[in-house]
Amino acid sequence: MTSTLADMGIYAGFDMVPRLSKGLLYIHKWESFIKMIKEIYQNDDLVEVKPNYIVFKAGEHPMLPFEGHKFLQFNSKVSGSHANGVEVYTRTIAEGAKLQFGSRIRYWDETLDQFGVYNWQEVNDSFKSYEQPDKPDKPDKPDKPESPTSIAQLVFGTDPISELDLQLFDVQPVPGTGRGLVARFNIATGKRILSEKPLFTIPGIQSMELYESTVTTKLKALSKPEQREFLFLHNNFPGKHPFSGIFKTNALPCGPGSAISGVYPTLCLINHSCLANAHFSWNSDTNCENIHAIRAIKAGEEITICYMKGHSLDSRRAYFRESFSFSCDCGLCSLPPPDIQISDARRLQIRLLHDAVDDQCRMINKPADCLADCQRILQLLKEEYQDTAGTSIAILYYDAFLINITQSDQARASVFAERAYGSRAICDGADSPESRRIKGLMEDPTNHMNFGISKKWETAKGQVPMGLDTVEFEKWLWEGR
Ligand SMILES: C[S@@+](CC[C@H](N)C(=O)[O-])C[C@H]1O[C@@H](n2cnc3c(N)ncnc32)[C@H](O)[C@@H]1O
Repeated sequence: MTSTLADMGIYAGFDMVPRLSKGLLYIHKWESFIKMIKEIYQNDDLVEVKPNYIVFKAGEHPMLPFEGHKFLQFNSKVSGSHANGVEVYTRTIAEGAKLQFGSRIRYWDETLDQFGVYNWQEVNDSFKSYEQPDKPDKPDKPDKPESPTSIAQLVFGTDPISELDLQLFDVQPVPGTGRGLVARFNIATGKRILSEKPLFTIPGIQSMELYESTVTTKLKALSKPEQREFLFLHNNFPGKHPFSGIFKTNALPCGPGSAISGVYPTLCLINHSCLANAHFSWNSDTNCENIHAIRAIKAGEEITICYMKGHSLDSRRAYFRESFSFSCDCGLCSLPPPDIQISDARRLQIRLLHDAVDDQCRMINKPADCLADCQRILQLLKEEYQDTAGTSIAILYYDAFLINITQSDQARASVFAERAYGSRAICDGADSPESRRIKGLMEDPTNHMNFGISKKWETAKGQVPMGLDTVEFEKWLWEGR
């Protein structure tokens, strides 16, 4: 059994901060990590696979448990005669863990005055827990309440409802909007609520006559039940062109800015809110439109998406009148006029700051100004949207990644990429092509074409500092030059 940090000596190791939840995603990630470690050390006599953990017979015999949520720290005394190369194990394993878990892995080395974040008692208790595998949960155990303070838990925590594959919503009449989708259960942030293939798609069409005939042709090709599903959808434009009216009322673009749109039997029943609690995104790998919760949704609450992120109340009103024939009275649109003015001004400021950040020349020549703008946008997004900013946050973190990788700062770029990935996975799912692309950059930021344009802020990926508290870490990330 491994010694504890209470023993005398100089130690080095790495921590998992925060520790992993028991969610399926992290179970799979930890399993892949353990598999990789087993492969690396399969012919190493000093590495022994026990029933519940792997032990490295060097230094203090550090261990890796098979259940990732138990893992807090990998540590060993690196001084003394029996260290036996334990430092090399520690560094190699930390690198492998970083590949899977990014900046959650904090390497520390007491010879450099760096220390682990957990106290010896916590670490020692975690070591003891390795011996005993968890008992399976009793079937009658109630669901754990959600903790809104832990996004990671909300996104990746255990989820019995999804394991039973229950439908998360009911279709119900919603006052003032026709039908809508209402949550049957509490739904955690990042949860996939619905995934649907389109009944059919059509490209952007100019004239109404052509539009009507194209929709009619597609409709005729559907099965009878599918035709009924289409005809069951709402039509805000009855009259001469009934089928294209239904299409126009309900169609969603197949990806941001796509000229192709599709209609869906259930997804098209979701109403709009300017402060929506869910996000729609097209997955071009699966050819499905997905709906994810972008904040925790309570049972009984209506599930809403944002049809269009207008900059001002007037522009949103004009768009909804023109495109959908409705007037939005969501929480934002029904604010008193002085608050509307503040919201409009904030949205305008966000747009102007985004334009400034997107200026490539400025990104290269004035990176600190661009990063300060990003930090300001983040603050404005939080004020404007509270916890419903969704993809705007993912885009913002991605911009901050771009600024840093353009200056060859791999350390900060990898942290921003990790944040962009986390936000993107909440909105689009971890399986979306964009989430996977950003995850690749998080693992190796040098793969971005902007890497090396400037060397002004050059750092290595491993230079993310260890052992800082949140305030210090944010200061290092945004301003630490
Ligand atoms: C895609 S459908 C949504 C489902 C629709 N409620 C139904 O009953 O089939 C879009 C239409 O729903 C209504 N709607 C959606 N969001 C609304 C909102 N925030 N306020 C008022 N009506 C809304 C409008 O009639 C809009 O054209």
